[in-house]
Amino acid sequence: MAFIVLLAAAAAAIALVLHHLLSAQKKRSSRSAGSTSYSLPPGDLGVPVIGQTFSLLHALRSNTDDQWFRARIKRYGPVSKMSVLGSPTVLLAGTEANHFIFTNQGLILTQTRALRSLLRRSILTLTGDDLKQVRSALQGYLRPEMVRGYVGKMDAEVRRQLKLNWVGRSTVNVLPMARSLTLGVICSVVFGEEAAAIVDALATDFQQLGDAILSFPVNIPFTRFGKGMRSSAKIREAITKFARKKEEEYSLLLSQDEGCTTATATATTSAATDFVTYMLLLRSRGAHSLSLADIVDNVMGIVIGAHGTTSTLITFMVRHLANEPDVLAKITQEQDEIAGRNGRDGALTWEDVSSMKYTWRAALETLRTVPPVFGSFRTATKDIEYQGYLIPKGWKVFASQSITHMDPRFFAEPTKFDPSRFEKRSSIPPYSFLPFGGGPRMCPGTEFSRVETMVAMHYLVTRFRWKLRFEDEAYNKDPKPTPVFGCPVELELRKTPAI
Ligand code: HEM
Repeated sequence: MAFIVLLAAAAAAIALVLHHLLSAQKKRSSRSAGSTSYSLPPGDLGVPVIGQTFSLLHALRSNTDDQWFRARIKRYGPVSKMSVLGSPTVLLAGTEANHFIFTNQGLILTQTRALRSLLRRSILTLTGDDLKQVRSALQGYLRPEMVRGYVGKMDAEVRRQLKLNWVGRSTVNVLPMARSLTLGVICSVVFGEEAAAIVDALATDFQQLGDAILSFPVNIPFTRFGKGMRSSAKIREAITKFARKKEEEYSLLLSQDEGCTTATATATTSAATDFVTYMLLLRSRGAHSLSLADIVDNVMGIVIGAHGTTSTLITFMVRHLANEPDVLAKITQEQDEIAGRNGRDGALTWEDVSSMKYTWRAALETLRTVPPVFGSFRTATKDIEYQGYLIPKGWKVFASQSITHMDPRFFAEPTKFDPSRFEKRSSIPPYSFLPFGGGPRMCPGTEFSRVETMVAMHYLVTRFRWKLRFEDEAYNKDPKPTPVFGCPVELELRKTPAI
């Protein structure tokens, strides 16, 4: 009896919530943005709360998201409404839409609840003045002149990784090895000399944290989110210890360097400076007011932003080159010339990386065909009119990169892998190619990832040859493109290396 009463009460509560949601939806269906009245875009919001979430997640997991988006665009046009992850969302398509989503001031970057819990106050979750301070500091740390100074560290770390995980093996699973490589590279820069110890202790935790970003945010042990939260706590603890040590060293430096004239002045321009010291230095100059805990969260944000994305690029580049012998031959020629100049033991220089023009075009073509970040979400902070439709305050806006990347109007024969498309960057229409996003939240790590990828590809191409174990290995989006078996390859040392 009690059970029936409970069931009836639950049914009544659900009916009430549905009624509330539907009437709120109705109220919003026509509202004003400014002085004019606009109606909501066409489309359907599906079942309240759930909407199209499962259908889209299924499309991502089966790598059919591009078809999924195109089907909606065909049915409803380039501006349509749907509901995902519990939020009414406007799906936008086209270059104008990309421009709108990346530059409109009424839209702010949206992160999942899981990410906000995992990374707390990192650049990925901040807004307003805090964001401005962190972005400007990070852009300084990743500016091209600084990245130029990181080439030596990247070179040493890539060689160390190849010796550890590639040399002497007849098969290699590329994805986990690329993840290990990119984690090693970013940590060698942000932690300096102490990177190896941190990477060894935390590699699995960084992976678990990254895996939890799109998970359901209920903190139960053994779920993705539960594991991610435990890893996040462990990483935060280790980085806090590192940061406290750097704070002590920095106070000592300040006390010996009255007026901050000599040693501290060079630290903002030195590639040897770890990220924590760099942030402490900026704070002492009044450039930001972040606490040590905030700095730690931002170290975590950079590592997460850097390694999953670049490892996806390297993995898919290796995969493409296995299927594209002509492209591989041209890259080999370019890289052999550089290797010939340096000799077997000479490290790569900034000038070497700058001369890898064709290899970088092949990387851009990889980013076009398999963008590591599948799309961008924003939230409307006020009612906004777009192309005659209303986007109500609080709604999400979403654009997928593949919509323009695979549109034959912008890229002829879009399924063909053709690095020559990027010979003349000016021929690519603005806002059609956006693997690094755009506008004020554009990826600050673009240059870093370019140099890192070029260094990694140099050593792979000049030293090894590989064959895919599964020619057409499927991949899903989780949310990053992930080959289902990790992209295993049969590996051999090159028979006729340039050096
Ligand atoms: C191939 C490599 C990479 C790709 C494809 C990529 C892509 C992106 C994209 C698309 C965004 C913007 C998302 C949006 O606006 O919705 C972004 C943001 C970001 N990326 Fe990257 N990224 C890469 C490498 C890196 C690296 C190497 C770093 C750091 C060294 C980095 C750090 C960040 C950070 C901190 C943000 C957040 C910026 C903000 O919220 O203002 N990324 N990335």
